[in-house]
Amino acid sequence: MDIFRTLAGGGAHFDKKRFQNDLKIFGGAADEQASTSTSGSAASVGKTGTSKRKRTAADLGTNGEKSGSANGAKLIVPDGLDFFGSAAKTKSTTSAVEREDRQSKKDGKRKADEESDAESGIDSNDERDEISDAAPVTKATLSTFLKQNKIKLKGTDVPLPMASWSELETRFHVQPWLRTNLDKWGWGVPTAIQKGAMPVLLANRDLLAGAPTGSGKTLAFLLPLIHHLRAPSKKENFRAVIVSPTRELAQQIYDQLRRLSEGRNFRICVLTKTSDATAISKASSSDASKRKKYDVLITTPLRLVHAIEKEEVDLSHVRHLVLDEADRLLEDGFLQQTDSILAACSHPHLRKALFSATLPAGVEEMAKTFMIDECRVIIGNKDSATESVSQELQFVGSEDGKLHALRSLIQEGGLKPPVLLFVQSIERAKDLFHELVYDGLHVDVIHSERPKLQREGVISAFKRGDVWVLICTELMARGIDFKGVQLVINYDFPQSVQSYIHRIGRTGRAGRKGRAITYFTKEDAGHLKTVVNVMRQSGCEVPEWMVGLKGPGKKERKKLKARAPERKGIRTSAASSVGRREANRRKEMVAASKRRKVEGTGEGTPKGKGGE
Ligand SMILES: Nc1ncnc2c1ncn2[C@@H]1O[C@H](COP(=O)(O)OP(=O)(O)OP(=O)(O)O)[C@@H](O)[C@H]1O
Repeated sequence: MDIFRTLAGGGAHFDKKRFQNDLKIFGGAADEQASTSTSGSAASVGKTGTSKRKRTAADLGTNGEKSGSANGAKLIVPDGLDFFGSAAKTKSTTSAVEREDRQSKKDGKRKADEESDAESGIDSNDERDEISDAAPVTKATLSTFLKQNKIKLKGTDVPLPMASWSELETRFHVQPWLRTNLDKWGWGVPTAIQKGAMPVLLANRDLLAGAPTGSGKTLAFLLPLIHHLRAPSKKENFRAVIVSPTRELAQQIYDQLRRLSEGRNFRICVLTKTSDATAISKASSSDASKRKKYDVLITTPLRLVHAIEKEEVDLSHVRHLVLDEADRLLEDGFLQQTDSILAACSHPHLRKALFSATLPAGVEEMAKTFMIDECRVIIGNKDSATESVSQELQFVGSEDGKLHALRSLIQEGGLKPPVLLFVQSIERAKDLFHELVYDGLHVDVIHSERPKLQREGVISAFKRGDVWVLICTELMARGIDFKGVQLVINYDFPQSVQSYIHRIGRTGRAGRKGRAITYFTKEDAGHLKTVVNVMRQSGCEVPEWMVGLKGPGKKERKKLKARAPERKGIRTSAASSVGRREANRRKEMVAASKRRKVEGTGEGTPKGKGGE
């Protein structure tokens, strides 16, 4: 299988003919997809943290591949990661190594399971070996089902989880067309979070939900929401509100909601900083006869708060409020806005649902202050990275070492597109872009200073495969679903453990495998332990000396989160390799091409500073 087929399997399209020269940059690009996981050790001295999972995946590749992709591309899904049931239909032959691996994992997880039982109030003595994944859950099979699906439940009278989509109709009386749309869009089997969280929301209970990145949380809140709305309404405005921290994520939620509700004319309004003002003015027109009614409002917090303050929106009919990336929305910076939104949603029967891959204890405490008799559904270990990503830490010495490491990776053929490259600031994103654009990569950059149209253009280009390496800031760290991303590079060390988990979660989505490399210098060493802990928890090997490191204190963690460390600038050293004059000539060519593009399409080089 070549790289193009691999990418197409992930939803990105690559024009092989058009990029044939560029392909050479990637050396081993025609390798099997499985080689991504084994090529990990090539990069350089000082790198660590190859996943245990890699061994299992490689074994599976020869001993029992599980094929799950629609286009025939092989999808190797290690046990325990098969959120999407893609391997369920394939009979697998299990290697001795795999069996051994599984047994040791079982032993290691026993303690965690016991803790899970304690939380769920379940007696482990009713344990059974295995139950059919599709049979409806009963009180007798609950314990085994929860263990099999790594679900932890907490709360009073938490509704039993749902084992299969068929229960939507038989148990919850969900309209059949919703099931039709699930099948149509390839959401064939519910994921663990969908099994655990949907019954809670369908029963109209408040919910706090945590599940790994890329495990299907969006659908877990959208389907119950649409079920409760039943049909478009011309009587009430805004019956449901979904808040997301970025407009890219808001747009993505909108796209998924459109698919899920296909064939029904739900009126959905996306309201972001720069979104079409007419949408909201139509909704708030003083002439009631002209007022347009929306069923669902998907919004970023700031834009909604402005609309509330200007009395452009009336949220008194809202029955369902979803905070996606809830921990971010309850952090300083967004907290005040989230508070205002909560206050404006004044309906006495308002139901609240909070979702995230990370839910720090402080956030949970805060959530409890405004939720009523809530249920808590957690998949796997709380605040952990998705296990489908093989994580590596690479010591690069100094800031300059990062560029060397990156270029070595390119030369070794380890930079398999599409790649997301995270840096800590807009300034650094721009600098790195100007550096890499001369390396012949199809590279672009996205951050909050780029106008909406440009941001949309970059995302489409990345999805199409026209952009191979996308340099980004924290803006893209959460929620964004690029299925085909092969590699995430933390060029700059993340400022919090949550940031690390969300950033690397842009790869390894929907049960696919992914790879994440985090560069660190000695300046970052004090914060290494936080990442090491996440790596160990998700089954990655880390050297003993790292395990023994002291973690940063609370004060220091707070300091890092509040302010990115000062870093030496990313120097333009392209001049040394291709010659300064040549570099300038190419720079001008790129600038001219961008100017032409701006004239033609409204896209171009970003200007200004600040933001994510
Ligand atoms: N039941 C399902 N079967 C197959 N694919 C699914 C299913 N549910 C969701 N997906 C797909 O999985 C991908 C990831 O889902 P989603 O974006 O909701 O993840 P998430 O858990 O919200 O991740 P993040 O924490 O990064 O926001 C999406 O492409 C979605 O369409």
